[in-house]
Amino acid sequence: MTPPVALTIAGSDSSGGAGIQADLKTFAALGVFGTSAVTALTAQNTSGVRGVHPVPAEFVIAQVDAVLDDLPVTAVKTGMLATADVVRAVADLAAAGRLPGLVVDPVMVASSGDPLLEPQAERLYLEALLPQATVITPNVREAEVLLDTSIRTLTEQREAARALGALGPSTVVVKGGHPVTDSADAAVDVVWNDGSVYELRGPRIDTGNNHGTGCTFAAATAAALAMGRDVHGALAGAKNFVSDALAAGAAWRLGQGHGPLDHFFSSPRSR
Ligand SMILES: Nc1ncnc2c1ncn2[C@@H]1O[C@H](COP(=O)(O)OP(=O)(O)O)[C@@H](O)[C@H]1O
Ligand SMILES: Cc1ncc(COP(=O)(O)O)c(N)n1
Repeated sequence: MTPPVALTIAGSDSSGGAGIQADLKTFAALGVFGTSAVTALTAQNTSGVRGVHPVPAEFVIAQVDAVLDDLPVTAVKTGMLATADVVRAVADLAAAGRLPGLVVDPVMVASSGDPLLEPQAERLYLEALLPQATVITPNVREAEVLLDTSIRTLTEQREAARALGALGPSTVVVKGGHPVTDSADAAVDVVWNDGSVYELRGPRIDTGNNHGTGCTFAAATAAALAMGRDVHGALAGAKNFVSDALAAGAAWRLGQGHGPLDHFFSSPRSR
């Protein structure tokens, strides 16, 4: 049967755990045909980012156009956009109505702490891209930067989701992979949608293999939207998918630093 098609606009992670590579694995694991527009090459492994080589905005657009002119894309996910020029280019594509089911993961830093976005691009996210998204998925740290505030409690995480919702996206998820003090035993993501706020809760999995959790969550959300699920079902499914992939990869040893998740936890190898 012909599968639904999703597009990821994101950076390449040479170590395979995050970025484009995590997105395409997630799409494949969920039965969605994945296409990609690469925004930057990173020389990266589980311990850190050694270099970033951004792709000119015109060539990011050329990749997106080539895919959209040919394939029936029903959802789009953005990850590392690297430069202000690329954020602007993607916002222009969204404004032209070319990016259906748009999930924006405003990637700013790697789990190693290395920067993945030009600081001058933060304002453009706020003004141009986030307002046009179907779903935005900042983690707590990214929400702090976007709102110029600090988030130390679940109440503040909920307030941040509301404040980001006021900017214009249809749905906001403030992800709690970095524990706020009152949710240390659970991984709590706060969802704002159409004026109401609720939580997606899962057990906090005790693992250092968390490289690519955010990419995987946003890609799983886009995969579900591509399949025609509504946003609440898509987010619940994405939360389960990332929890299962984290749990399955908790025991393996790949790399010296923060290892990847096991996206294919339900494949014969993992069982
Ligand atoms: N140790 C963990 N146990 C369970 N879920 C986690 C863990 N770390 C992250 N998650 C989940 O992974 C998803 C991505 O969150 P997060 O790690 O905050 O994103 P990012 O990679 O952008 O920092 C969220 O659904 C979050 O709750
Ligand atoms: C190319 C690229 N894109 C994104 C991330 C963030 O990864 P995470 O999902 O762990 O926040 C990364 N480390 N590298």
